Amino acid sequence: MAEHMSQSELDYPFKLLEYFNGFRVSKVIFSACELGVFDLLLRSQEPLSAQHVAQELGTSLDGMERLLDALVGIEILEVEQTDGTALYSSTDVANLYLAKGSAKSLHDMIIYQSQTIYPLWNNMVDAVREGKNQNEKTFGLPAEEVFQAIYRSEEEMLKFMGLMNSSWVLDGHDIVTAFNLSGFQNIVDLGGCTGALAREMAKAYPSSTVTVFDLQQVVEMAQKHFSQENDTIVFQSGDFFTGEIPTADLYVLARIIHDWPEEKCLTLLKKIYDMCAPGSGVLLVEAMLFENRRGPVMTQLFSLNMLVQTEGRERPPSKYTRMFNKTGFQNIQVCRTGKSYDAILAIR
Ligand SMILES: C[S@@+](CC[C@H](N)C(=O)[O-])C[C@H]1O[C@@H](n2cnc3c(N)ncnc32)[C@H](O)[C@@H]1O
Repeated sequence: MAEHMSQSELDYPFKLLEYFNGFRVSKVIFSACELGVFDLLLRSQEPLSAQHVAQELGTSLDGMERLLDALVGIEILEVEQTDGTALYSSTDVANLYLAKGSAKSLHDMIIYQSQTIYPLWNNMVDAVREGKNQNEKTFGLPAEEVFQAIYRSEEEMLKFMGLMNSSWVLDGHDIVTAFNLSGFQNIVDLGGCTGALAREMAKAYPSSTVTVFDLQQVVEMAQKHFSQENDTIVFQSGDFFTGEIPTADLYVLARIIHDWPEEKCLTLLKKIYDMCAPGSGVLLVEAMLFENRRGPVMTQLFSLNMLVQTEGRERPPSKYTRMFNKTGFQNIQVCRTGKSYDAILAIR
């Protein structure tokens, strides 16, 4: 066994220790985000001392100094020494992605990961042992009611919607242009949540009508908290399992199939197939595993996330293709974007 290890690995497990520290690195960024460090540094326009930051944010000086130093260590902040005082400022990455107000802010993604995903992952051992989500142990809610757990309060619903919204800041344009969808006039985003991907779709295909379909309470929250000036998308509420779905010539299923076990996915795809005229179809968007399941690592980790929180999993393209074939779709194209999410276009 040891013959496969380099001398430096035999001497010291650098890589393992780096992995062990991964959670600490995440928590450093998450904590700084929750405390408002990045927003304060962006607002201030000039480097600030730890004392100034601690005072503004109401924290201990000692704790803040250690946090700021760790952020410098992982190259999220910069520091300069002036008259013996360390002055901290943000890097461009922190200003662009970690401050709340930036157009590309991942703040909502971080808050959800820190406050909801993290407690769930504390029960990963049980999730792996039992092969099921840990909503009951973590939040006291039944494992089979996935969205009842996710939407267990208005505050949680808003946080989840913020998470969903922020992903498409990064990947939305690549997804909606993965295929030329300009021939589809009536697009319905099933489980479209806040409408973030639908807005990207409407921007890329201005002559198409784009509708977001989601549960009634989600639609209400989306309209209240996420609507934008000059919105061209429309919202419609309903339940895609128990109710009717609107007619469309393109249905978008973004991060829907990965929430559910195969039988439920097949039921939904069959329902969509029955609504499709020849030439109509589905744009399926998911983080897709390699066919041999040996990566991408991020998708392997997402799949564990699906285990601990939902009834679903991440899959390689062939699994989706098989589900499409089983429900009648024949013409199927796969597009790997090279980013977190990939797309499949299936036409009836
Ligand atoms: C993982 S989120 C994906 C949201 C969005 N498509 C995206 O990628 O950002 C799943 C979405 O499906 C919606 N959903 C869950 N069950 C549903 C149902 N039975 N009918 C309609 N929408 C549902 C949820 O409210 C949520 O918005």
